[in-house]
Amino acid sequence: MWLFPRHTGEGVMKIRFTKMHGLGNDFVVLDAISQRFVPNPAQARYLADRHFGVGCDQILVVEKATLPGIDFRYRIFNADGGEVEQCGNGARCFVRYVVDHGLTNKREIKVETRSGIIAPRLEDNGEVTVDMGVPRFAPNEIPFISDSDAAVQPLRLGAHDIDISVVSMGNPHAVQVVSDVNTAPVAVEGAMIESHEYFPQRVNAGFMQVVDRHAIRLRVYERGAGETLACGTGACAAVVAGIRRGLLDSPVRVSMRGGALSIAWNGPGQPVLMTGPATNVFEGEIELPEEL
Ligand SMILES: N[C@H](CCC[C@H](N)C(=O)O)C(=O)O
Repeated sequence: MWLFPRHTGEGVMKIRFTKMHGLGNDFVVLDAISQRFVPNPAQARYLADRHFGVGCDQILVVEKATLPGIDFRYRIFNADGGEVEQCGNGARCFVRYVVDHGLTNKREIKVETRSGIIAPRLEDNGEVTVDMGVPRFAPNEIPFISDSDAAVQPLRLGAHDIDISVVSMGNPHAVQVVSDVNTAPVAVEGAMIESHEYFPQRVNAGFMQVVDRHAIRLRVYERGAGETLACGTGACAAVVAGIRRGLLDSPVRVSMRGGALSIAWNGPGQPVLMTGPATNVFEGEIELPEEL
């Protein structure tokens, strides 16, 4: 049944949505298969606004796949309206959404994203495991203005240098090691790193505290959203960075302010596996101004 956005005549569209979160990283999920609506940047910002809209870190759009043998396409928009390549917490919510809404009878699906195919699987215990693909380090694949793909590189930040590990999980991450995530300058340095000139597409900034060789604490200042309570691709990038630095051994428990993920990576050329929860919050309908 085709449900188009209902134009009520008073200059608004009624849009159905589902609110979900992955460890407090929260999403507005839109089913663009049954409701022909994909937000433009201004509409995305409106939906994400925590005062005038629904409020979320990212908007996830469910679409039919365009490639053979693939089940769905998954588009991700940050709260600032920008469309991005990947979202780990969103991938877990994605598979829960399509299963709960009867869009598939599978428990493991293949999903087309801007950065390639991922394979989320809904486990019997309700958690979700996602093959997040192979991490990439070449500067042109991040993109990062550098002539090195070394595990650690200096980055000039104001008057001092910090040491970062640059990793792409389809989306760009710059991860640094700190002694205590609770006192790390996430708000100030996160914003400076996010918009650093050496990251032409901007970047997600991770702050990782090593607890032991199988456990870290992590905070992430996300590109286009600011600090979130959890970041799935950020957890993947931090574990990959820590293993490349010789500080961690797979698997690693990543504790973030919204909760913990289990991340496994067996080394270069291998995919990163992420396991964690996906939570429904509520279903709703919003009146979206048509003129946005
Ligand atoms: N802010 C990210 C997208 C969302 C990633 C995050 N929410 C996750 O769970 O991976 C970016 O601009 O690349």
